[in-house]
Amino acid sequence: MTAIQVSNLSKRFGRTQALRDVSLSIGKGEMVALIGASGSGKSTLIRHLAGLEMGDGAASRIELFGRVAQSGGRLGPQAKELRGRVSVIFQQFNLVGRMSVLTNVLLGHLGKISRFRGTFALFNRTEKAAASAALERVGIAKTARQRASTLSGGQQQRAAIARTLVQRAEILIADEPIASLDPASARRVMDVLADVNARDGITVIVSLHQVEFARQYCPRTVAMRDGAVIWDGPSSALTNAFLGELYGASAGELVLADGAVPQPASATAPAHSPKQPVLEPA
Ligand SMILES: Nc1ncnc2c1ncn2[C@@H]1O[C@H](COP(=O)(O)OP(=O)(O)OP(=O)(O)O)[C@@H](O)[C@H]1O
Repeated sequence: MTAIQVSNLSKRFGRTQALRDVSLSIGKGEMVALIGASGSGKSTLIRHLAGLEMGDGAASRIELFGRVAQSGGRLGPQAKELRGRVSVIFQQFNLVGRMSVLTNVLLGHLGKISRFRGTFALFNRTEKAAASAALERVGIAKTARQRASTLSGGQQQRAAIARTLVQRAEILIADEPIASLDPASARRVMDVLADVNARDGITVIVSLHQVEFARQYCPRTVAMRDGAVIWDGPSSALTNAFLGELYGASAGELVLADGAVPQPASATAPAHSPKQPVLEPA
């Protein structure tokens, strides 16, 4: 079943053509990397998928689970309900810093409980148990009572993923979730994304600057340049030479900063098996 169908999506901001006729189909349960140099349109595409922006022109269209989320610059009739099935995680500012980690995760229940209970944060025992279990899943149960502002960057991302689990979102879109993390923390976040994809069947789209992570974790990569999709295929094909062909001088932005040279996936034992994720403790 198709989870996301993007057709002829274009978007202009002033003189910048941020998206150019993007068409893309993502199946339910896929884990897809979105790569591209700075300014290539990744965040703009993600914001459209999240229902935060409207595409330009009559042809721009996005369907989620076969239903129209937006078409021709207008929201579809079921757009609000569809939005509840999607969770978006940004590079930062995902949590309310002054609230506890547990309360932040409990916020995933909003939209499924009454406005009164939501306003006064009146969560029942079952809902609290679900939030605690989600924190356990992402390996940060010990932080439940801490203020969210005290978490490390990687822990914050994992708490946001726990909230996605509580929300029971079916699509998780993560916009550069590991951009400001050290390699070990980045791997933990990617492990958790791979785990919710493999065990919960959540469709995951993750935008990344470092192609090495795309190769290790995502079977499929969509590559963008100047607002257009310039390549869509198996991540194992993304050798440095091929990136050089796709991006020319800006290919350097997409490989590991420490100069490590990614090898084709077929040439090395996989560093990670998405089917058997290993979650390290916090
Ligand atoms: N709200 C906006 N107003 C004006 N220009 C915008 C707006 N949002 C995005 N743009 C422009 O659209 C282009 C695509 O930006 P976008 O943020 O989607 O790129 P990106 O690939 O996510 O980049 P990065 O990797 O740096 O986050 C850029 O030229 C950006 O300056």
